Amino acid sequence: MSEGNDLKSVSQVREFLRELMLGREDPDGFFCLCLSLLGDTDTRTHFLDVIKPISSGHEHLHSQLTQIFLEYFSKDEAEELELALTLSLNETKQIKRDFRQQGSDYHPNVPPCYKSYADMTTVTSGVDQPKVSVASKNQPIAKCTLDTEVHKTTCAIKNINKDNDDLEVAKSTRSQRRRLRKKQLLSKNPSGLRPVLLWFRRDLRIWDNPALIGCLELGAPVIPVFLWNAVEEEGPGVTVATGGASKYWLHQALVSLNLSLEQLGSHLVTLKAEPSSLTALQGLIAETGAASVVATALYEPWLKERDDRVWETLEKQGVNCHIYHSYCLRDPYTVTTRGIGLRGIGSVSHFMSCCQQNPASGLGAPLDAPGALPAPSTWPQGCLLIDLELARMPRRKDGTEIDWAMNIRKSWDFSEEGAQAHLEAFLRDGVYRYEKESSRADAPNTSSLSPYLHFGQLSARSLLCDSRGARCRSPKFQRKLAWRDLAYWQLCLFPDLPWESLRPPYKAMRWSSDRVHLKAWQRGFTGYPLVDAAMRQLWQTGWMNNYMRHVVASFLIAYLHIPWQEGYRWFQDTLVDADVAIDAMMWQNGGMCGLDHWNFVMHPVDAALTCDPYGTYVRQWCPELKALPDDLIHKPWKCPASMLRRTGVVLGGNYPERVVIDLEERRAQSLQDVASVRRHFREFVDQRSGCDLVPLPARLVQEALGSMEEVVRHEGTGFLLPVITRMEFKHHSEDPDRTDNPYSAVLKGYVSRKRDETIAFLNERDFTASVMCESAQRRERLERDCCLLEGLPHPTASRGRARRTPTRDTYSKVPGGVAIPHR
Ligand SMILES: Cc1cc2nc3c(=O)[nH]c(=O)nc-3n(C[C@H](O)[C@H](O)[C@H](O)COP(=O)(O)OP(=O)(O)OC[C@H]3O[C@@H](n4cnc5c(N)ncnc54)[C@H](O)[C@@H]3O)c2cc1C
Repeated sequence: MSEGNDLKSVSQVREFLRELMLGREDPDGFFCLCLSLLGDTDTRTHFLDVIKPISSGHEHLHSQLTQIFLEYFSKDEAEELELALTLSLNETKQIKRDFRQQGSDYHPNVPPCYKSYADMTTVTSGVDQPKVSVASKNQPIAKCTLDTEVHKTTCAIKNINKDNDDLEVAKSTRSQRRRLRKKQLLSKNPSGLRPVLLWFRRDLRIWDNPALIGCLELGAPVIPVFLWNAVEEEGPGVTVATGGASKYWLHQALVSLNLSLEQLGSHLVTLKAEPSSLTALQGLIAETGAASVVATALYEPWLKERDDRVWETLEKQGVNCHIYHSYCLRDPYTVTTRGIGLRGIGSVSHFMSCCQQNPASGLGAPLDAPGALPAPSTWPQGCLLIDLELARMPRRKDGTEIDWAMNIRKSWDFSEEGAQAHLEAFLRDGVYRYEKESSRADAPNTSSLSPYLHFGQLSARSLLCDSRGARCRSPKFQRKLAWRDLAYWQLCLFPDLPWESLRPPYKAMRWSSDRVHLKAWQRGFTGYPLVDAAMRQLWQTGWMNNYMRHVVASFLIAYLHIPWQEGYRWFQDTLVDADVAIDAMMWQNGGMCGLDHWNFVMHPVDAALTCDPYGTYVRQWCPELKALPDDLIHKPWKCPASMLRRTGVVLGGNYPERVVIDLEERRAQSLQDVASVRRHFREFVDQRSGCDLVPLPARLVQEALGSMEEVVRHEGTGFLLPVITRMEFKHHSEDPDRTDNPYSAVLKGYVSRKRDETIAFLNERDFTASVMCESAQRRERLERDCCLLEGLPHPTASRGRARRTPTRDTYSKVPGGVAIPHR
């Protein structure tokens, strides 16, 4: 150290001494700072001189510091380790100082560059954002004994002023810091504190894991555990929460998490949680003497209920519980419709408006992975991961194993690094095509990140952050993360979402129970190549893109008339990204029972014009058809017999005949059935607008009490809300005899893409208009009330005001629907 620097450092130490005397610094921290600023040798030489001025007047503090000094320098071993501790502590202190110097309100949870979910909605909607409060999303929501001053250090570390040459820590690279910390932390239980149980459930990653960092900040040895109880996962209804493919992924993800933990000097303890997770945790606490349990929150209502019970019981028993939010961008239990109303509920635009209107805490910046995890002196007994039977394969009669996951294994890298690689590849390449070409099945134009997001191997926050950093703007992609949050919000509002149709009349529809049709659909043997290709891709790899999910869902519902629950359960069993919230929301919508009717039906042949115009996708998954020409590959039944012979295709032989032939008739039948139940259950149809009515859950009723005009109160059925309803249904109910329904929802590939976009635009416009109309009404009400208070005459109703649509127009009240002139 040069002399100039030397003096500067000593004067900095003096400055910190003042902080210490003012109680803004603690003795350990102060000593660590000295070590960092002066170095080992100079601290040894100068420290006692530096603290001399406080020897009279602050005797206790002085003796504490002397004690720390003597203890430190009497150690003849592991000096490097101590230095490591010094550096990591110093990072925290340094951050505090930087914030003070910037004159900002120091809040360790919120680095200056924090981004909010609201920012994301700005990107997508272009609407000005309200200011976002600074409390971090990563703050524990349960009781927390942590000193918040040091909370989320790692996050803030990212923002250390790198130009500060005085501090070694600022010079050290991320890997150096990790190495140093590792050395320090690997010493067995340096703090002598009781261990902390890090309960992994779904955020199976070490990067950007606030629970993991929260554990480190407790300063105690960490015991990472994974508990498995299939009954608790499943919840009260038929959710198929972890089907075969998803369980297989879970097994692999745990293998990979364990490897990552081993690199941190730790490992994952796995355990069958029998009879319950609570008893398993209690057993672990008794076995290890753990004082705290740390986890990230889950949002499925039945898991949240279980967790609440667990936290309550453990806290009563004196165990500290720390829960962090990290799985969604928004904690779904905090999103309300206040200030927005209920009109348009179920659409992502409405959801995003609710988020904007009720801004939550900032998202914070993604956290680094730690360099190491302090290990306990003794590890609890667990069981082998294999004993959880997540990846158990069935056996044939002869005892050999049926390895149905072979292709899934070949298709995916199940690790956190795999997630990162997918993300990087997408941001490098696919994101450029995402905006316009995400529906293509024959090219990897979407991110394929869904299984990683589902198991939390990638955090939604870091995905959002990284996608913002991409060279190409991707609002459509970022909006998908809002869809994901919307699904969790809906599941919280409607816990029955995975098994109970939200629109009661549709339950009574004439649904088919044809098992042969269902099986043909499941296995990819319907005789419609596009549907079959998608279902085979699903079977073999556990995944298909969003457009193809729409195609196969439309086919099952509109053409095979099979209820949506069958599709949902099959997806839950076969998708590697099976996600109760998203899957249920999408199948409810596709099955005509959700909050947001799809205003389209995918035609199993014409849809190929958009997603597989050259038949490449069908050739990959239905190789028996590969020699057919492009223009006939999606309709082999149209091929002349000679062509079939030449290309080796035998319909009803190596490729199935179509399970249903007259698609138009099937669709017409479906439409009739809908009209019939809507007629029969008139109490669930709003007679003014023609929209379906959905019974409201208590939470929404409470929120809506201020603006009840949106809600219909019905004798016996409670509160009902008019919701987005497919145009063709409303038209058909009004004019059942007309055969050429102008709102026919069937999409015809490219031909109807324009129309699709127009409908989406009109939906959006109508929604905005209705929101504007609402606020005008609110203003009028306010004016009326003011006049009343001041004893003035009522202002006349603004009858002459130009309205966007005539009041008599039955469609004008459609929440999010398309407004058309009354015929
Ligand atoms: C009938 C049906 C069932 C579905 N079931 C599931 C499911 O079980 N699990 C699942 O993750 N997705 C489901 N989806 C949504 C969507 O199809 C997948 O998320 C998407 O295909 C995954 O591919 P990707 O990661 O390349 O998506 P991208 O388009 O790259 O999107 C990025 C991420 O955004 C989220 N996302 C995308 N689309 C949606 C959406 N519509 N709703 C909510 N989140 C979305 C996903 O987490 C996805 O990984 C379903 C869609 C339909 C039509």
